[in-house]
Amino acid sequence: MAPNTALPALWPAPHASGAVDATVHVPGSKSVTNRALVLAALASEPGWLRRPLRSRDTLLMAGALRAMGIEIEEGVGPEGTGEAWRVLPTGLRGPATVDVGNAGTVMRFLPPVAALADGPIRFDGDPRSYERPLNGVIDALRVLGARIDDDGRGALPLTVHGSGALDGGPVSIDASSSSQFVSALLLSGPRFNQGVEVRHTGATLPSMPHIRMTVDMLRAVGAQVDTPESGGEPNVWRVTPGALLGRDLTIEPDLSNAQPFLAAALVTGGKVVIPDWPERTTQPGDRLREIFTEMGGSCELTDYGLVFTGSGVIHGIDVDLGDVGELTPGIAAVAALADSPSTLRGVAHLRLHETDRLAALTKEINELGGDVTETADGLHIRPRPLHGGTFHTYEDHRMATAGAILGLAAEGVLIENVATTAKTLPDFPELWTGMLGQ
Ligand SMILES: O=C(O)C1=C[C@@H](OP(=O)(O)O)[C@@H](O)[C@H](O)C1
Ligand SMILES: C=C(OP(=O)(O)O)C(=O)O
Repeated sequence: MAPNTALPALWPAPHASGAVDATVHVPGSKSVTNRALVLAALASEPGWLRRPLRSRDTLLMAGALRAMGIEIEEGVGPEGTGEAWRVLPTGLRGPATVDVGNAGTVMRFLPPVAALADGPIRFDGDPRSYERPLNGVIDALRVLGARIDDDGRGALPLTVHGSGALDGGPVSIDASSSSQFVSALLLSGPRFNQGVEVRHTGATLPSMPHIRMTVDMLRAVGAQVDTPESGGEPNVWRVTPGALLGRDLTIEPDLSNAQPFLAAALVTGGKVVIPDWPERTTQPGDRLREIFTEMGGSCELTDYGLVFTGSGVIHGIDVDLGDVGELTPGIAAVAALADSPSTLRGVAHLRLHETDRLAALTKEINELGGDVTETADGLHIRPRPLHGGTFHTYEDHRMATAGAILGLAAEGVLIENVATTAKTLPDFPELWTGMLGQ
């Protein structure tokens, strides 16, 4: 996605002059869109994605699949409503080059797909993508029969020499650095000759809701998946080989991207409505209903969506965010404005996200006058009055939205490179000023 040149290099984060009262239509989920694209590309018949997220990460996924021979057409959806993508799984082939940007979903979900292509697929990406762990996927694919050229660091860049099929079978991995290793192997598993049995051997496993999302979406396209929760062994997932159905799927709003808007209600003692909040979902952002309620808000889930109201008071929180790590930057920002200290635990793996999020949050909140310390697996946050200043974002969309939350309360916060929100939410600056009635 081209950078939005209309945005200044230092974006003045709007200061809230009163309680917000707004309805915010949040675009589709990154995690659901990118899984849906992969599953549609692996299916044996065409499928539809309605209201897909169009952001840097999802356009990179669509571009990569197109480069491998999949047709993705623009459409208006079977009933003529809503923008849609029609995916025609016309065969996977190389040679091709895939740009993963800094999208964890693209760099981890696609090498197994590439192993099924006919021909070599080269993967490259942003400088940060070279530092993000990929060893779980590379090592597992080799065990399952793939030929991969890399530089031995267990990271990008690499080339998968697809031969049109993969044996598959049992494999053990340590997914403690990213749940996406497990999701990646499961998503392509139905197309491996023997399916796949993934055994996680590490001490911890982050982001379980994202693994449940993978399993649910696989089952929805006809795959048979056995999981620890369905009576299987702990830490073992089994996918049976078989054809996948083409589906007509409407993508849910991205609940993790709803976070800054809900935070605005909390910080200003206002009200924010998020239409189409799903009644049931595997998205980790659904945990915000509980977390932001404990921090002082209240919410009601109606047929229309989620109505979230702040009380004007923000409480600190002691919480394990291991399941919902991507919510950490936004929770840290709210915690820095609370009436008591917070401890955020279980998120050591955030040091390997878009940036080292624990270091970045500590440095940037402290430079606005805050008092944050890093712990072995998270952050300890003692609220203090904040002042203005430059908030650096390290090409991390969630750092930018965290800075915007702080800017509601502290006058004069300048967000460096707010355009980085295009990774998952290109409309963020407009949605934010719209919410504030500016
Ligand atoms: O599978 C997914 O869609 C995701 C899984 C999580 O990754 P990690 O388990 O690497 O944290 C999450 O943080 C990321 O934003 C999206
Ligand atoms: C960790 C994140 O992204 P990625 O999919 O690149 O891992 C995130 O969006 O917070």
